Amino acid sequence: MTTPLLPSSLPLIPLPPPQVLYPHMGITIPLSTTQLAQVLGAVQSNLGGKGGNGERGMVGVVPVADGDRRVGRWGCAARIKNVHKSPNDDDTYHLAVQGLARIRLPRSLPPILSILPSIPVPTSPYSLPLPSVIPPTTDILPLAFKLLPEELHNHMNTSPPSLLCDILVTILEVDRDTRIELLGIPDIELRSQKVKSILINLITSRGLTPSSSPSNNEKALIVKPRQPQPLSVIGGKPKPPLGSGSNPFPEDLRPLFELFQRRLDELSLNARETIQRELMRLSKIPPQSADYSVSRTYIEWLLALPFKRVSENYEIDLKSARSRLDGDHEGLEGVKRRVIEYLAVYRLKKQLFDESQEKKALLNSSQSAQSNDKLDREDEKNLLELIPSSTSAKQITKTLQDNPSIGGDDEPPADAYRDTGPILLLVGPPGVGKTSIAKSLATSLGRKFHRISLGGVRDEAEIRGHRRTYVSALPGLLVQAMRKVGVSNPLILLDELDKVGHGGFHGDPSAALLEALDPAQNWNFHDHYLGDVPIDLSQVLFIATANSLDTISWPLLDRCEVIECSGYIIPEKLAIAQKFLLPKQIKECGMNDTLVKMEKGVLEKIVTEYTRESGVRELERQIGKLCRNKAVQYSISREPSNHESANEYESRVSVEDVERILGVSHYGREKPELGVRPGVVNGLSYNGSGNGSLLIIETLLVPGGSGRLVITGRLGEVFRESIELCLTWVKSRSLSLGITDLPEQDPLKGYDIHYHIPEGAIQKDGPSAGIATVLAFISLLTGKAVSSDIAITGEMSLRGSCLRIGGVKEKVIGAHRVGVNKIILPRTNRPDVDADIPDLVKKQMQFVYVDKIEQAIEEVWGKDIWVGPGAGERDVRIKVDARL
Ligand SMILES: Nc1ncnc2c1ncn2[C@@H]1O[C@H](COP(=O)(O)OP(=O)(O)OP(=O)(O)O)[C@@H](O)[C@H]1O
Repeated sequence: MTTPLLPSSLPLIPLPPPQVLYPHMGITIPLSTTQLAQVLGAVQSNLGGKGGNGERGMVGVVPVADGDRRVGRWGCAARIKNVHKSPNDDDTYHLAVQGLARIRLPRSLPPILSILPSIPVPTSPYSLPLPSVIPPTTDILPLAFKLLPEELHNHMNTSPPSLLCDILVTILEVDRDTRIELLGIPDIELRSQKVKSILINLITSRGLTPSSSPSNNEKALIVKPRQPQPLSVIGGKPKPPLGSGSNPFPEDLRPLFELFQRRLDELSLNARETIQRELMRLSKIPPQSADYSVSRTYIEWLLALPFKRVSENYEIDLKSARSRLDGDHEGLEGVKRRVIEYLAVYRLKKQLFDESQEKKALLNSSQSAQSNDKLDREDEKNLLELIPSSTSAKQITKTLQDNPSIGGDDEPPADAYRDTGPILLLVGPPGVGKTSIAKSLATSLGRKFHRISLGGVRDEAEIRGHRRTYVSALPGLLVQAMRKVGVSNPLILLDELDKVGHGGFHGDPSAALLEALDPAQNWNFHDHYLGDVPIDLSQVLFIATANSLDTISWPLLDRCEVIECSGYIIPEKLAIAQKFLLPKQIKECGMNDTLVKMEKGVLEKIVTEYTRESGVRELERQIGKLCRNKAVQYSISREPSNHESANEYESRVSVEDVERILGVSHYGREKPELGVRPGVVNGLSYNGSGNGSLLIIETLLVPGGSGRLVITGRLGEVFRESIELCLTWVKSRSLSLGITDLPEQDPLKGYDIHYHIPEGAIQKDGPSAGIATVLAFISLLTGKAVSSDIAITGEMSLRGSCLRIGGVKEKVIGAHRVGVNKIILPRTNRPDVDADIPDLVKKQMQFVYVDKIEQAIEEVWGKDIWVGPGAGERDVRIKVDARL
């Protein structure tokens, strides 16, 4: 429960007997037209001032003695809820207000005869929220139960102590002077003591006994001895038990109970009731029982969850957010731009929400005053009524339920901004900085950060928890995350969203995730372990990462806005290595930049010859290896036996050292088949993790065969079909390509063809190697090699049309990385190249767009390739061939 910021001055309204207003309670004050005009005028002039948000529609309400109208030193700041004309048609209005906090008035205040516009109010420290150490209500509650009907006991149990004291003196017949006196005791401890003595007096005056066993005629008023005792009773200081036969509260549960008392204000109503019930149950279970630890762990979990606790959000500053992103990451321009857009929209929506909340509060007060005629009886029912001492239990229950501080959990709380925008989903190969961007975003927003790795989550229970009846049951990953961060508004990164399982024997984890990510339902997320206690995830900012979109279920994908983080090109990697990875690794090895100096070319050698990845993780590992080697050398040089040779430590790392330290390079410049051979062609592949690389197609003619096509290299069905299609096409053009001399001649007569793609352990599939396969067959059958500087990608139809393929960006970047300088691809992929390929790559590479396979063939070998009948009139010849 927080108290809004109070303004520095408030209009004061005198409150005639018998009413006294306390924080969190509502009353209506009768006012004449002139008085109402004075109040609203003062409120409005406050709004024109520079005060904080809290001063919107606020007044001070001061109890005055009848007749002399002198005021004490204490009153209650209140928010105007509504204004209604009196139904008696007598020029009177009812101003409905709700108490917010005790206020102390200036010493020199004159007697108040009517409204006092804007009196400076020294509100602090009494406008502060409840102190962190709340005195136990255990002394008061048993006494209160003796005086109150049973229907109210539950509400009393769940009311915070300060509110409880104020409610009790309001609903019990306590005289007004005492109530005014209690208004002037802001200290909860003192107030509790005072209320306790009042209750004892009341009990005695009614002929009841404050602590002894109840007599028969008291039974209607007190808690029945055989019934479970209210928790607050059992949690008090050691004292004789109320009701004969009841057990004292076990000592080992006291810390748990005290924690419950301390956290009371931060728990949801549901959680409060459940913990209370469980604690009572637990107090009756012997600690040796298996049930005991299950129940205790459950309570501990509930008490550890944040519920209403939030971390202070920073005011978002776009400039500093941008400079943080720049400070942590090199490149990633598009991603950074999108993240800033996201922050800007988030900030704007939040500001608009705050403004509309303020306007609503203001409209409630001023509009109703100006349009009295529109007021109807229906509205009047909504007025908050003063709780008179004679009010029935039913009415009091209603008032307590209406009280926002102890309200129900049926509706999403409307007090805080909840973003309903899409979830950001960063997609890209491993190690391109997706996690790291999310971390920077959390810091910019001032939110706590937690990462949930979804890789391998197959069981719905991992997201939604196990029911408590299972042995060693635990809540799901989301609730565990909430416990760890300890606030209800963290930034949670759902890492590897594409690796989460769908459906199956153990339920559907992605369906559970969907509920957690849906703003319409996630304020009330049910975890199986927590049972009936829902947890509010609506303030959590979710960000997800994935390596590919293919395996994400479409409803989940529909909730996300995809931001692509593609792989890095060599210059980008060099810049990242220089600015971030090298300084980081040097520091991690306990060295500094004077002790490790990389010569020119060292980093480039590592990037090009020791890594073959889209991200920079392997690069970071290799740089780390190098730095550790230098650290060992330096450490040895500092050993006492080597003291004299200390100066011999060589801080410089030369290009030659790289091979000595990191071993022989695995990749080199990956450019294959330098002495180009017929039948070998560079295709391009894109694997599921977002990496693009060369796909080397190898073909061989095997003598003594019967025209069979042998395919190896773990190729999928689509790939195989595409190879067969390509061979058919080449066979059908064998005459014009000069492979055969006669139309009816079989180009493969006496031979088999073996088609292979290396790295046979890796599964490959898809039709995008079609054009490259045709070129490989033509190259094999004509004996004309294809330059290894060229890479080819694109699907081909049986008629020879070149069709659009996916993953162009990754493929092109992969080809650039290994030094390919010309790419042949379908014309329909041109927009992908224009939009996605970095300018530097575009400058260094040549892109050739083709519509028909013949254009690709001519691009590689020139028009002279057509040597068959009708050479020089290719179109005619194709027609001839097509007839064959
Ligand atoms: N553009 C960049 N600038 C600076 N450092 C970077 C950049 N990209 C990646 N890194 C660094 O690379 C490392 C790996 O990055 P990160 O863990 O964020 O990758 P990721 O994309 O989340 O990978 P994965 O998909 O495997 O989770 C981190 O140390 C990160 O700081």
